[in-house]
Amino acid sequence: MTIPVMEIFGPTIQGEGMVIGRKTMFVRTAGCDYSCSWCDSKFTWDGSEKDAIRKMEPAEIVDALKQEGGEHFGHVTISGGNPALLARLDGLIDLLHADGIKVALETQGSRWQEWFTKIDDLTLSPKPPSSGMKTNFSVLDFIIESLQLKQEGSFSLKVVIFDEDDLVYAQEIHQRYPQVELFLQVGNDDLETTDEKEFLPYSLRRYEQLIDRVMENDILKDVRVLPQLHTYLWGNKRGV
Ligand SMILES: C[S@@+](CC[C@H](N)C(=O)[O-])C[C@H]1O[C@@H](n2cnc3c(N)ncnc32)[C@H](O)[C@@H]1O
Ligand SMILES: Nc1nc2[nH]cc(C(=O)O)c2c(=O)[nH]1
Ligand code: SF4
Ligand SMILES: [Mg+2]
Repeated sequence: MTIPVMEIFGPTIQGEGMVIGRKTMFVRTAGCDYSCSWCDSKFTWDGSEKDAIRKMEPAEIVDALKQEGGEHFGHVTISGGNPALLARLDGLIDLLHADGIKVALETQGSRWQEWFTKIDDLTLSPKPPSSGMKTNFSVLDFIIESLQLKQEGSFSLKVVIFDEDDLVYAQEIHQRYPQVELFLQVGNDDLETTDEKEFLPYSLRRYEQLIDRVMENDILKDVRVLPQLHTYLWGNKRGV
């Protein structure tokens, strides 16, 4: 069973969410059922790089990870695109686990897969109104109920915030799933710039603005507010 792979890179730090700062490798799969207006990984689904997609067996992916990262990693993050479109991703997860490697996964929570229960660090990132996408709450409810039944591994919610409507959406999420750790992440609205000197102060200002809005919020009490740490170091660069 092959997996459509767009890129494999690392080791680097996980720049976002529940395991921010952790040394990890990345496997980015191709294809998404969403088309978020501000997606920073559009090349995984907009057809612009379809020739770069490699259909790989799980063992080939593990080989490629070792080629890139040598023996000096113990954690792999699977992102995309939406890796939850792949019914048979458990082959790769099992192979990595057999090697003592922990597995994280990023998905928007639009599809359930049985193998979600095997993921060590699962991030569900439902999309706020600014994305132009609509959350199917019956699917997200089912995913979260199913994950709450399992004993091993952990999962969290991460909502990207661009504007006030997004904050209202984050409130709804927090009130609907009060038991689940919620991370609020600054939206990056400048995906084109390569001017890292301008980008860092600009990103810091946006992070501070989000912090200000959350600090005065009566509903968003038990949350964490994070930037995309990798963009502070490497801007919009790919494969880092
Ligand atoms: C590229 S997505 C791939 C995984 C999955 N499709 C998802 O959206 O969760 C990985 C993470 O990047 C976030 N992201 C995408 N574009 C972003 C942007 N412009 N600013 C901040 N975060 C962004 C997504 O919300 C998601 O949490
Ligand atoms: N360093 C780093 N951290 C990340 N966290 C989530 C990423 C993603 O694109 O899914 C990402 C990424 O592309 N790079
Ligand atoms: S769900 Fe994720 S990969 Fe898909 S378009 Fe949105 S941000 Fe991009
Ligand atoms: Mg990214």
